[in-house]
Amino acid sequence: MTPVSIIAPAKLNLFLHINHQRADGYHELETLFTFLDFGDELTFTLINEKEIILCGDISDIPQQDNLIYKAALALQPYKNTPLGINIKLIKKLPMGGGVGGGSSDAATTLLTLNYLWQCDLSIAELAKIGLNLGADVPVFIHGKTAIAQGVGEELTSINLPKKWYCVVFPNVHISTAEIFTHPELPRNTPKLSEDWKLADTSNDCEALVKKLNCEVEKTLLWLLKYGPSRMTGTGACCFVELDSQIAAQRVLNSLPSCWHGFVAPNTTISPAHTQLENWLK
Ligand SMILES: C[C@](O)(CO)[C@H](O)COP(=O)(O)OP(=O)(O)OC[C@H]1O[C@@H](n2ccc(N)nc2=O)[C@H](O)[C@@H]1O
Ligand SMILES: Nc1ncnc2c1ncn2[C@@H]1O[C@H](COP(=O)(O)OP(=O)(O)OP(=O)(O)O)[C@@H](O)[C@H]1O
Repeated sequence: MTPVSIIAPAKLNLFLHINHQRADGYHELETLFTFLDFGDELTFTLINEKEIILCGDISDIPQQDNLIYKAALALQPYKNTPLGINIKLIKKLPMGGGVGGGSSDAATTLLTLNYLWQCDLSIAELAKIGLNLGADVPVFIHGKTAIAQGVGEELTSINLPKKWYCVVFPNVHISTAEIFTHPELPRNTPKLSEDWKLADTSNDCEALVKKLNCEVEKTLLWLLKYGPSRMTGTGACCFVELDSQIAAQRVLNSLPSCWHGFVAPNTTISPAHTQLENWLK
């Protein structure tokens, strides 16, 4: 079969409120997810052998821990073909960056293999399988800009204007688990009111992450010169929101050489869904 290449886009949490810690340790959140037209690239090729083979930029993570492998393994019981799969990863998203690269890789794998292996599962069934791989996987499966509640699985779609983002990775990896288990994390932000406004929101992890990592604090201070800026997820990436590609590119061009970044617009529908639909036509 001809290989098919599908993007695993980045996400941004435009805000992230923590309402409550559950008895099992997980946190009830309210967060606004949007997708960016930039991400990892996964190329899928059906193979005659039954195996799941990963190749490309995979050396940082043992195969059995890679979320792409875990996603393919989770879908195996639903296969309606004897064929296996070869998946090549081109990694563009920083790991532990708060842009959801691992979760997005897992979601793109579930969505694509659902077709290639003729599993015929619904989006809701794929999202349920995805939630076992990570709290952020369901939003990538649904593929629509959305407010997420619960641990990230209760999704309400929302329309946002198109903006351009310059996303900066301050070269520090932040462990999501470390932030969520930290005693100083605020955990009691009230639920959003009916008439909430983006200007009244925040990222509840930001103050703690800045305190623990001066590079994140420096990055945000630098970005704030150009426009409204925030950290995404539990960090370390921070972003500035701008009205045009030119303005966002100007920020990237002046980025200090110790940091990395990229420029992309947000999309209402995940580019993974758009690419899959175009391929299926
Ligand atoms: C913070 C966000 O990035 C917002 O998009 C996500 O909710 C995190 O999603 P994720 O990286 O897929 O997280 P997971 O791999 O499911 O969880 C990593 C760790 O974060 C903590 N965790 C995660 C999500 C959540 N709602 N409450 C938590 O307490 C748990 O300690 C968990 O062991
Ligand atoms: N294919 C993969 N790509 C990236 N990380 C992976 C992958 N498979 C497993 N992981 C593990 O998942 C961890 C989190 O990766 P990810 O890039 O999703 O973090 P993140 O951007 O901080 O996500 P989030 O915002 O959802 O917390 C990594 O540190 C890595 O150990």
